[in-house]
Amino acid sequence: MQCRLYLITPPSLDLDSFPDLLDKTLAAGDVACLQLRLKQADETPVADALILQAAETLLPIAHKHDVSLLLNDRPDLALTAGVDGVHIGQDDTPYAEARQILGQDAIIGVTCHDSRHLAMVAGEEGADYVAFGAFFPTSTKTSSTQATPELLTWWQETTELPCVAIGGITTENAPTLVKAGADFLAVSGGVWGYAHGAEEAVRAFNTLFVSTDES
Ligand SMILES: Cc1ncc(COP(=O)(O)OP(=O)(O)O)c(N)n1
Ligand SMILES: Cc1nc(C(=O)O)sc1CCOP(=O)(O)O
Ligand SMILES: [Mg+2]
Repeated sequence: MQCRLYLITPPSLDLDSFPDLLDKTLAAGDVACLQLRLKQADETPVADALILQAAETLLPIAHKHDVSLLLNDRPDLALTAGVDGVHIGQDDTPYAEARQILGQDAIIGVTCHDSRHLAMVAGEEGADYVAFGAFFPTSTKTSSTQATPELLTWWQETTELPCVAIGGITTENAPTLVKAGADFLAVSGGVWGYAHGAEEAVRAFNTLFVSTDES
């Protein structure tokens, strides 16, 4: 399976201008899914109403481009917003409760940091993907763990369940993770902060997915 881009919104966004930017960015190339991840500057959650307003605004844009929309942290709000699923971390709603809230058809991903054990547990519980990170330095989140590409290769040799790599991923360092076996690369700053713009970032990631896959 060729690696695909998993896009994460900037931690804060302007709902007047961001929808148009998102529409153009998703039109630029293949994006598997978009995670709506709104955080205050200190990574605390933003108000529920703002999250729901953003989800309501971004959902039709994501689906226009056949992109699944996942909500970060909150399965309860994901249900209310009618999005495609949720991503939960080790300090968020437990997987079993998230699945009970959202049902079998929802996409539920779980943060597993650099832990083989956490990933095996998430997989056995029924998660749709596991996420390993952080692979590289990132200013988007204070990440306490450092994952290595060998973890991705081990996962590919162990199970069919998809794995997502996250943390400081750019078009420069992505090939290492693609070669190691990442099914998805979750990226925020590497797209929204790309020097030539987000649309060009999506094109560049998809070009490297093809070229790395063929090498
Ligand atoms: C795809 C993906 N992987 C990891 C995370 C981090 O989740 P979490 O540890 O819950 O931290 P916050 O994102 O909630 O700050 C993620 N969001 N997405
Ligand atoms: C949201 C998140 N989780 C991480 C983890 O290690 O679990 S790293 C991270 C930040 C991802 O944004 P960027 O692509 O800008 O580094
Ligand atoms: Mg979380």
